[in-house]
Amino acid sequence: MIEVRDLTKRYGDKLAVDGLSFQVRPGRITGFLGPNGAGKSTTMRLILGLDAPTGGQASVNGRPYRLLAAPLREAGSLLEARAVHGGRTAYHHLLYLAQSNGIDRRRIAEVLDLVGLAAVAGRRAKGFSLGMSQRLGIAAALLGDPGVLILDEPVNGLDTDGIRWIRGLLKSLAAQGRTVFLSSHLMSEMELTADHLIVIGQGRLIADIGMRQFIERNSYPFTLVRSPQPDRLTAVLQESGAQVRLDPDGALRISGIDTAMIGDIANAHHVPLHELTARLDSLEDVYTRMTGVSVEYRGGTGITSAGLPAPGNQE
Ligand SMILES: Nc1ncnc2c1ncn2[C@@H]1O[C@H](COP(=O)(O)OP(=O)(O)OP(=O)(O)O)[C@@H](O)[C@H]1O
Repeated sequence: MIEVRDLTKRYGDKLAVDGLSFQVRPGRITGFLGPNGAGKSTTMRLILGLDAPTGGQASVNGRPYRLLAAPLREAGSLLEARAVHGGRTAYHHLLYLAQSNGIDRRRIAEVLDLVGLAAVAGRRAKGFSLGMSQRLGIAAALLGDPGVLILDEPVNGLDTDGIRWIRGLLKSLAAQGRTVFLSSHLMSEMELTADHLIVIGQGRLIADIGMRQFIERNSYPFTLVRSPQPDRLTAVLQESGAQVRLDPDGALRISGIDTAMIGDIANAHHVPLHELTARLDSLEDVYTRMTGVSVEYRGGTGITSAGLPAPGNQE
């Protein structure tokens, strides 16, 4: 469990983190979202004791990180994958970390195997691709078999296989009851990976909410329809008050009337349908609207974690 209470960090006259409070709970993947410069990395660094807060507290398993007796056994982290001593081999990088944290060296082979680097354990890290460096960073994070994982942009620069691999790994770690906290700018990936979201803007909390709830509450629902007679269908639906938009691939996006009614109208007019699907916005659509609002938030529109704006009130 990670807990952040009234956390504040000021750099000169820049308030990077501004009175932030939230908890990251075990057994699920919590995504940490916010535009560039929102304060995500700073928050993660404060949780990991790499920087001192100007105010407030951050704790891991109930204690500030720097007071944990065996930090790598409680919380593993990946902040910058390239922050590895390039002259060391993958094995020696992990050996150094294991020895300085009292971790049995037999664990090194286990984590190298887990991240798929066993075959290159003897190679120097400076020759590693970005994907291999990310895997080594994850091996280091898992070395102490910690209950808490804090990962800043773990899929940054990875190819599709690497992204899918991390997704599967994080899901299995959360299913084992671990606390997984990760940031990413890849919304489609976050939508597939995270169960819960913490969204910040300009150092302040915008939302602390389940993924499904976040999308459902803030979506503009629509129905996707395909028909071999799109013009006729458009005409009869518009007569019933629907708004119809043609997608580039020929599908119709229909809002203003519900999915069952669309089916009934098409049937009544003998217009064949090849697809009829109720849809919600993607996380990216919702997030883009939300963080657009976060700029206004500073001007006092009053959006809080407790009261997310209804879609109709956001524009
Ligand atoms: N060491 C520092 N000294 C001065 N300002 C800093 C420092 N670290 C971060 N900042 C500033 O604090 C703000 C928050 O930065 P931070 O890197 O935490 O944001 P972020 O949400 O992680 O952004 P990104 O998505 O771009 O990584 C930014 O305005 C940044 O310029």
